[in-house]
Amino acid sequence: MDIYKDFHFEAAHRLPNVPEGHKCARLHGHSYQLRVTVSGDAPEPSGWVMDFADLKAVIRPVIDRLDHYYLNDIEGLENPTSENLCRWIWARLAPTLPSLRAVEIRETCTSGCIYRGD
Ligand SMILES: Nc1nc2c(c(=O)[nH]1)N=C([C@H](O)[C@H](O)COP(=O)(O)OP(=O)(O)OP(=O)(O)O)CN2
Ligand SMILES: [Zn+2]
Repeated sequence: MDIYKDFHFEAAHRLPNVPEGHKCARLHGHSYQLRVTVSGDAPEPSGWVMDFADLKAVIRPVIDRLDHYYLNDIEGLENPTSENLCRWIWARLAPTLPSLRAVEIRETCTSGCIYRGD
C-alpha cells in the first residue's frame, strides 16, 4: 500500500546547460509542488503504513533547505532540473525513510518529474 504527503516551496533557479537562447537559462522562479510516497503494509492495531506526521517530520528539513532559496547555490543542485531535484531529495530522504517509493516534483501546472529510485 502506498501513502503520500504533499508539500510546496518557492524557489528561484536557472538552467545553466540549456542551448543558447533557451528561456530557462534566465533567472526565474517556481512554486514547486513536492509529493513523497512511501509504501508498506498497514497492519492493525495502527492500521497505517506510518503516521503522516512522522512522514512530514522527516521531509520538513529538506523543504526548509529549499524554500525561498536560489537552487543553483545549493551543493548538488548547480543544474536544478526537476530530474536533479528529485534525485537530490531522494538522496536526503532515503537513509531515514527506507520505505521511500517515489519523489514527485511539479515545477509548473503542466510539468514535472516522478523519480522512483535507480
Ligand atoms: N526535462 C526537463 N525539461 C525542462 C525542465 C526540467 O527541469 N526538466 N525545466 C524547464 C524550466 O525550468 C521551465 O521553467 C519549465 O518548463 P516549461 O514546462 O516549458 O514551462 P512553461 O511554463 O513554459 O510551460 P507551458 O505549459 O508550455 O506554458 C524547462 N524544461
Ligand atoms: Zn524553471
